[in-house]
Amino acid sequence: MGQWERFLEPYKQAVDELKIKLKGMRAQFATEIEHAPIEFVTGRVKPLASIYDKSLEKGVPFEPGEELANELPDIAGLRIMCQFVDDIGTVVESIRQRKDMRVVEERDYISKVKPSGYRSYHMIIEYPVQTIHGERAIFAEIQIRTLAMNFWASIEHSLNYKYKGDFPEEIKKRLQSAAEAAFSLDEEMSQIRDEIQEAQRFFSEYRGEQRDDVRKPEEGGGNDEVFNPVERG
Ligand SMILES: Nc1nc2c(ncn2[C@@H]2O[C@H](COP(=O)(O)OP(=O)(O)OP(=O)(O)O)[C@@H](O)[C@H]2O)c(=O)[nH]1
Ligand SMILES: Nc1ncnc2c1ncn2[C@@H]1O[C@H](COP(=O)(O)OP(=O)(O)OP(=O)(O)O)[C@@H](O)[C@H]1O
Repeated sequence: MGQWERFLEPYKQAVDELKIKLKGMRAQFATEIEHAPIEFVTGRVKPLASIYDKSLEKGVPFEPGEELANELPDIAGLRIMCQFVDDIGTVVESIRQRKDMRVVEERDYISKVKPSGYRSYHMIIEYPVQTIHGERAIFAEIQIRTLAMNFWASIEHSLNYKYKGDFPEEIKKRLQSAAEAAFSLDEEMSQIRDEIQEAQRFFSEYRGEQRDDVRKPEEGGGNDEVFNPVERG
């Protein structure tokens, strides 16, 4: 086994384990609450070519070892996609509460959007991997974003590959405005959701009142004529 393969093996293991754990979190949310905050989860080990580019950018020697591991905390990367912006906070809080990983850094690129237009919530965690040589703590990056933020970031990422980060001014502006359009979509969807939830609350309260009124005749009050016209035929 080559030295890079040996160096990257625990990262691969961490990505596999974390994918299972975060998907487990998704399944648990889905059984316990009406609206599950996690839509889907992905993960990857940073490609070697990308590790190389990043090491040049950060001025770190391109050598497998501690210095590289500390300077590039996203060699193991997970991504959690949510339907609504509010879901992100729920997911972040669940990750903070976990006992099998330790959050070492958080970056909120949602309230502090990046100049490119990029939005996401980032967490760097320390995660213990069990190896045949004992326990090894490694860093992993978890990006949490909405589907709309992900749509924008995926397209911008592929265009970035073509332009190598050096976008013509016109394209830069259009990407920034596309990012704002994606965020408006998120805000509109959140508003629609809030209104639907409010309507649902109103109807369940109204039905509750109905039930109270239907019960009332047995208690000597109310008017079931209004609420049970069909039964009374
Ligand atoms: N598509 C896209 N992804 C981004 C952008 N900015 C950050 N990201 C993603 O977020 C990850 C981490 O970005 P940052 O938190 O800025 O970290 P960094 O690139 O190491 O930058 P520094 O720590 O500031 O040197 C990147 O590896 C990308 O996956 C962006 O403008 N567009
Ligand atoms: N935390 C993550 N979880 C899941 N996938 C990711 C994560 N970070 C990046 N990716 C994806 O992995 C692929 C390759 O990653 P790469 O490391 O080259 O991207 P990057 O992290 O966005 O780049 P950069 O090194 O410039 O910061 C891309 O499709 C990217 O979108």
